[in-house]
Amino acid sequence: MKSYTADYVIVGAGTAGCVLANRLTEDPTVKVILVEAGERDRHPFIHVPAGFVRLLDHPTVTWRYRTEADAGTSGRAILFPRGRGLGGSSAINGLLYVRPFAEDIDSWERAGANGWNFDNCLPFYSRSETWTEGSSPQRGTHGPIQVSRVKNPPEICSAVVQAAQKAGLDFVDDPNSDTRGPSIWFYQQTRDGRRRSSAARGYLRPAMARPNLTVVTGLQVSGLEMNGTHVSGINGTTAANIPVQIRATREVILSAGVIGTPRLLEMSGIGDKAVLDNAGVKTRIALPGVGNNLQDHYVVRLGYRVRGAGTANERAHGLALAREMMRYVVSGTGVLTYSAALVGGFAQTRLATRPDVQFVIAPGSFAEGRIGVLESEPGVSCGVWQMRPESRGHVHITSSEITAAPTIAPSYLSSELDRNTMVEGLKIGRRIFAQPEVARYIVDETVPGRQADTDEALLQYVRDNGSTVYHAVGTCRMGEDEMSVVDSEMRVRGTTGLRIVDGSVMPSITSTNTNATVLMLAERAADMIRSPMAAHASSTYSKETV
Ligand SMILES: Cc1cc2nc3c(=O)[nH]c(=O)nc-3n(C[C@H](O)[C@H](O)[C@H](O)COP(=O)(O)OP(=O)(O)OC[C@H]3O[C@@H](n4cnc5c(N)ncnc54)[C@H](O)[C@@H]3O)c2cc1C
Repeated sequence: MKSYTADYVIVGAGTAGCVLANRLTEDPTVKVILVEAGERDRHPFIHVPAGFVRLLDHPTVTWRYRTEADAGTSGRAILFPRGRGLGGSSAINGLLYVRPFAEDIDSWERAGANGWNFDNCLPFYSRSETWTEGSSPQRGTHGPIQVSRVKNPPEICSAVVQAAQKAGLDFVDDPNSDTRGPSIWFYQQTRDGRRRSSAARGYLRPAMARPNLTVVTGLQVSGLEMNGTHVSGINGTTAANIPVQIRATREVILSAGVIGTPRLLEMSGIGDKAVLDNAGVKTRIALPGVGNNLQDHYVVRLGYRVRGAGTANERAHGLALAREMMRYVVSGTGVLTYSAALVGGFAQTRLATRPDVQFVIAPGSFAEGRIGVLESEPGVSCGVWQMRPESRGHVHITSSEITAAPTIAPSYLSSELDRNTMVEGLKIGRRIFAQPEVARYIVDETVPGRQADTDEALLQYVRDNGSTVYHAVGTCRMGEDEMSVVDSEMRVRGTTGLRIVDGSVMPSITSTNTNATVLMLAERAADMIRSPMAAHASSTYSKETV
């Protein structure tokens, strides 16, 4: 067995883990070991922005999770990607940088997460980014993550923006600082020139030069080392099946993500007793909230066949693709710099008093509206997702074996409000695409198709074809009540020496895409962890093999 010791052991080199590894090692007297189950971020499709669609079910850079088959989604088991490797999900995500609504974070404080309101958090959003378009009081200019505008969006995107304005949405130049009413805008991307600006690239790579940071890849953590209720380290196994133990003299920090973190707690006997009994794991600390409160955004797409306007479809095949590749290499522009979508919108259905649907509009379309391989004829798509779904699910282990996949049950569409909001959102999307500014390019609606002209037919389409938009959070909820898993400083209840810093601690899902908020959480956590650190800095690092 190999064994190591450091002040802090961070499990998971995803969005949050990379931020922490960087910020904690700014103090040269503090030794950190960052452990990651996956490998280094060498795959070229990680770095080329448009490459993300080819990685969603990749055998080495994702965990290849699937949800449970659920009657609410027509009995389908839905692909549920999570990144694996340096950068975690930030290395495979759709690059869309969208901050939450202030109200989202304010609601965390009202739900019991002390001090978690938007005003307190705003400086940490800014600290994580460099907004490449200049300064604004709300935006950061010196942070590790580069945030850029989409370069030269195709004409069809401008047509959609005009059509949306005609349909009642206001054009907003910077959706990350302007007021968030019903609006239409161009997405901003976590892109640094021609390359993805992942947490690994922005935060980890510069920190890896520091002698007080050790990054261990290919090591899957299987459990926590505990003395009573104190967590003193982690156990894991390398790809070559070598057991490894790492001791933390100060804290173990779990940043293994919305699935990985509750999974590790449960594997270690921390969780709901009934769940642990079922999996054959002895309960060490009863924490009934572990793995519950799983929330996600669920998306379906309207698809349109287009004539008279260029789209990504025809540029992503054959000779045209070769030209795009050349363009990317020479000028860093073109289809290969596109993110999951180029135009976004916030719409308000008749069921809400503030925006409740986000549109993700791309100058490209997929068969059956499901993200994957682009169709070859010109097309556009408009993804529709409810911003604050009520449906809640869970993730739990079913076995004490680390190789056994957990049960992921998001319970999409289990709330009537969620079902109705999706249907209303599709109708607003159709209204936008019926405006003359964009309708003049449209040959036909390919999915769901004009025959789907009743609420029932639209809901059936939602059930049959929807999927995750990859924003799962909340499975180790922060708060001060019995069902919360961590307190307002992200310390795991009933333990000492253990913290969770990742998307799993969000008390409720943000109205928008989640990566910006995970970056913020980790930046703020770093300050919470560091402030007592200055007083107790020690050099406890040792490396030995036994
Ligand atoms: C396909 C996809 C597209 C997305 N698109 C967007 C987008 O466009 N915009 C946006 O804002 N958000 C997007 N998101 C969401 C966003 O990327 C995530 O919310 C965010 O990255 C989560 O960060 P995290 O630190 O909580 O977890 P992750 O980044 O998932 O990191 C967890 C890390 O822990 C590691 N790990 C897990 N278990 C273990 C273990 N037992 N031992 C060792 N290591 C372990 C994992 O391999 C992983 O590297 C997307 C996500 C995905 C998956």
